Amino acid sequence: MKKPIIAANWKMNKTVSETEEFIKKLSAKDIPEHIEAVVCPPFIGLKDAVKLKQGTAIKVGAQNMHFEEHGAYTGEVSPVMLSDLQVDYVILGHSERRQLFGETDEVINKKVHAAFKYGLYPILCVGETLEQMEAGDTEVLIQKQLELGLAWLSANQVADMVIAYEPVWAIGTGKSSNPELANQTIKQIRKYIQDIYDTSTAKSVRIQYGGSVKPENIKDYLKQSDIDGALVGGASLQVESFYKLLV
Ligand SMILES: O=C(CO)COP(=O)(O)O
Repeated sequence: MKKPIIAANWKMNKTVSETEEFIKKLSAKDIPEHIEAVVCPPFIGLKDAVKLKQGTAIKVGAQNMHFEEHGAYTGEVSPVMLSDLQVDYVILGHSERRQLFGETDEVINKKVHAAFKYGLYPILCVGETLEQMEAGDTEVLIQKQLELGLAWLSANQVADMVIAYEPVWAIGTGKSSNPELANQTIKQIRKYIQDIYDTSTAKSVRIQYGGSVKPENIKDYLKQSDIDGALVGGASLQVESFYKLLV
């Protein structure tokens, strides 16, 4: 049985000491067994987060990485480094990386392959902008992001990864997508995976919704037929609020 996955994407928030405080507080709480809880701090907080969550059900993820193992890439962090830290997940292709740092689907695909090579589970983000949605381009755009982002992956790899559907217009705006509409798009994503892989892969892959998810609305998403969790920004920054998303 696949577990819904609720992941905290802290983005560029929290110092090392704030990360420590959060993980200590969260570790003292009971994480429900039917949910997978993932915390994704900035790079500098990863080592302490991994150390402090030992013996708990909490998983730790990075928010990005380079696809190369090492080399002259000033300011970058490699999959080897994350794997050495025993990080579980890595968010790849977040819309902020695509929009603010020029990441292309081709680069993101290289990162997804590098993640698997080093035993990290990718959380691949896809989603349309407001203009693309208004132009009726959502389905075509997401198919393209998936076609390029998943290129050359095996069915087993896709079955093991996480896809996060995050409409860009819903991120950090408080304008969360209508849950039925989000479910419809996630169904299309699953159907696309069924078409390029097979039914069992499409059933296994976990697909999250992301964009202004809060304790007050998370249940409306999780009760949808095809939504397997949430990728949460703002509402994941306080322990109490994040914990409410899990229970
Ligand atoms: O981008 C997001 C998670 O990756 C969503 O952010 P918010 O939950 O703050 O809208």
